[in-house]
Amino acid sequence: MHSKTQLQPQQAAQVHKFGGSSLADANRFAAVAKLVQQQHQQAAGQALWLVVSAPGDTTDALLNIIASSDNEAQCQPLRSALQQQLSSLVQQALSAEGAVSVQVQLQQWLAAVPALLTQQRHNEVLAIGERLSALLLSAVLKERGLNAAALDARDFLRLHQHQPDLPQSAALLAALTQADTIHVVTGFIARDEQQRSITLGRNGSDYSATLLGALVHAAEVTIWTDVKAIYSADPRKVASALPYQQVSWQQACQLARLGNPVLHARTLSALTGTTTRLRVRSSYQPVHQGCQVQQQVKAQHFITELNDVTLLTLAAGSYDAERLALQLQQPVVTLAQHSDHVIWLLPASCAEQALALLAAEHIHAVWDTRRYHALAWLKGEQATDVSANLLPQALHRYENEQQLIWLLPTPLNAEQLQQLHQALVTPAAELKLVVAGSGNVGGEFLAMLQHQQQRLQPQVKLSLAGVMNSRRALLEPDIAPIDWQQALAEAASWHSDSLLSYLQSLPAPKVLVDITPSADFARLYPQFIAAGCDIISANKQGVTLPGSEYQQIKQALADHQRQWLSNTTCGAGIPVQRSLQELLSAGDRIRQVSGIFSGTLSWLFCQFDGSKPFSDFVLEAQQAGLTEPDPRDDLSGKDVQRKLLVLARELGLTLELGDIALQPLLPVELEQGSWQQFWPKRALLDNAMAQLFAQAKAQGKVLRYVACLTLQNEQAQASVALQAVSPTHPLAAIAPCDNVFVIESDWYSSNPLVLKGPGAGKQVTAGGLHADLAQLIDFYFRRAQPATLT
Ligand SMILES: NC(=O)C1=CN([C@@H]2O[C@H](COP(=O)(O)OP(=O)(O)OC[C@H]3O[C@@H](n4cnc5c(N)ncnc54)[C@H](O)[C@@H]3O)[C@@H](O)[C@H]2O)C=CC1
Ligand SMILES: N[C@@H](CC=O)C(=O)O
Repeated sequence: MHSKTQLQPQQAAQVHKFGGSSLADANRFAAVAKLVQQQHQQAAGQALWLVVSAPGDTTDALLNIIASSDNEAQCQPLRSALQQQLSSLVQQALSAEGAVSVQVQLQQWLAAVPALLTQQRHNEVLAIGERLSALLLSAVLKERGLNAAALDARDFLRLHQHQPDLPQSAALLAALTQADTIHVVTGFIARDEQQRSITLGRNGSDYSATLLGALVHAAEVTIWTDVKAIYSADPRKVASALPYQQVSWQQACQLARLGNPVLHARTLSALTGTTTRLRVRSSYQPVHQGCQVQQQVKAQHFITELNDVTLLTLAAGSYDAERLALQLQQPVVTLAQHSDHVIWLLPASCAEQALALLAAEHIHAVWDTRRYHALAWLKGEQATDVSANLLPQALHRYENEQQLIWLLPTPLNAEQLQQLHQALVTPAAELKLVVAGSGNVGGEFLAMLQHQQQRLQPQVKLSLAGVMNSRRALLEPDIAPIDWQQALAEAASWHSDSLLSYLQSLPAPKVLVDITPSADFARLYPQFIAAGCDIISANKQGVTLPGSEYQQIKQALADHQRQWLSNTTCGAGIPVQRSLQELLSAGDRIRQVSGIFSGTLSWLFCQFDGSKPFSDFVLEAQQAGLTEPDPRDDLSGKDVQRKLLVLARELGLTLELGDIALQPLLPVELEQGSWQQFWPKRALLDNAMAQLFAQAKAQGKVLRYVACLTLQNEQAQASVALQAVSPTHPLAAIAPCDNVFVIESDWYSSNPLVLKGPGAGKQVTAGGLHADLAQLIDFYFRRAQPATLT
């Protein structure tokens, strides 16, 4: 079986496998065809091979037909139901013209079923599902202008004594391969040495795909499925399961040996020793790059379960566990290896078959007939020592360097599983924080951090792993929050490259908290995100960058599955963005958001009484920590303009700053130059403000700087401007520094939703940043690490 294969190596070939759930209905066929089209465009010059499973639950339906074949009264309705189902799939997936030949072929296959059942040729009946998928997908692709051809794997895939005969298969395949064609190959089916149709068992299509990958020397095999990654635990049971983007080949094999359904041992075995890469991706969320299984990747933590297992003990060296697993097509796991005996774990349902197979080889095995539930922890890097207290109900525990397996009397419930995951997969429950900007708000954020660390200690270790300002960066993994000032003053200057390589080196999860006012710094977000950081911003520059740059950040977040929280960029600690998000996600439609968005201007217009120059009040607002680093950002109205853009983007609008009409408070000639250059010219501002104040007062009104975003017929209108309002106006009665957000929506129409409170100041802003942090912590570490699972 090891002579040279005859197919010419196609180093650039790509194999894509689509399972039954990816081909469940006509819409899914269309989605897969679109994906293939994209792959075809991207993979210019590369041969594309597709491997398909039967559509949706067709194999189950065929199995039911086979099971009822002795009873025609039962079998016939099942056949006609399937006929109807598949026929309507073809009709919906193709044009009327294109469907004709596929329908004819389908009817022929189905018409042959009764005879095949009588002749006990069950595998040929089962093959109908995959044959239909291959034929139908190739027809759908042809309708999209692609050159595609269906290929029955039984015409080339040969198994000899249950093992693939690669040389013969390659020779047969070479003769069938057509140039410039997308081959759509049936998964799951092959032929044996007697030319009989055989099936490759559950998940056999994955195996077909990797065998094909080996035959065509593919650069990559992609298994398209319904999960976007390989998770640290079953995400249906453990909500906080981590989606891994890379898993080592060794751990993928280990998971497969333990019966984890994500990849089967045979699927992996076909590519062992080849250079072909393996990737798992979601056909439902193709935007995610999925998870790559590759050699040089660090070990991750996994929890996997194997229900209803039993133990066999036999003489050491008498038989090979992997061989038995292959014969049984079930996991057989070596739990303990002693000098004279070994203990194996296997599903209870196949213990008798295993004993029979061993007996046939004159091997005596002792069967512990008790049934257990096995729970395995595959150890990642920095695995913690686990005490026996963690799972006191365990009856046995087997541990080696790579894994720890407990045998339990009953399965853990969802909550216990979640707790175990919390304890083992994210054992340190540590979140690393790098804080950029240590001024007014940054300093307060750091001052609050120590208390937060203590408060959260039982749940999560919050480690300060960096503090920086515009000049220096203190980049150490565990900085005491009380010591940062002196250490930062003595730290080295920084450069974006050194910062990025430091961020890359930090273990995840990690968050970069941007409390700078810098647009240049915000432009580095895509790189921070690629380095694995989540982002929390008080800095409004990132959220208000020109649309194309803003989209780059969003794309990086999607690519790297990271989060960006920026609730303090509008309204400081007032949860205005969160409120809008909640309304939107609940299905409300926002019609208007308006109000007072500047704490500084709110404070100034409440305090300014004409008794002294306006600029004196500006200085007071600055000293109170309300203003932007350069208060002219507040006075010009630009800060409010930015905040309105923040909310517009929160609502999904693609506005730019320039789309928001702005009436500045500051005479434009004062906007240029530095604050120091402005200061001697402040009388210009003072005079303008004194005049506006006097005019408003004469009318019995007060000044308010008002932002307004209106959405009508999908059109947005946005403006920020000074208004003189009467004392009875809803925006008149405010405390100095208050922000007011008036939200009008379908649900809040006659009586709007109003959020009101201090909208600036170091304490509320730093508090708002800690609220964002709490949200992130909640996302990562939902529960406290238990000493014992309850
Ligand atoms: N003051 C407030 O009430 C609120 C402020 N904010 C925002 O918080 C941010 C910080 O405001 P403040 O603390 O008042 O400013 P600040 O001027 O007191 O402090 C800014 C800090 O950022 C550092 N910095 C500047 N450029 C940097 C760069 N490129 N890289 C690294 N560090 C850099 C400075 O050295 C300084 O440590 C601003 O973006 C502001 O808009 C947001 C909401 C409310
Ligand atoms: N300078 C800003 C601070 C908050 O964003 C304001 O006054 O509102």
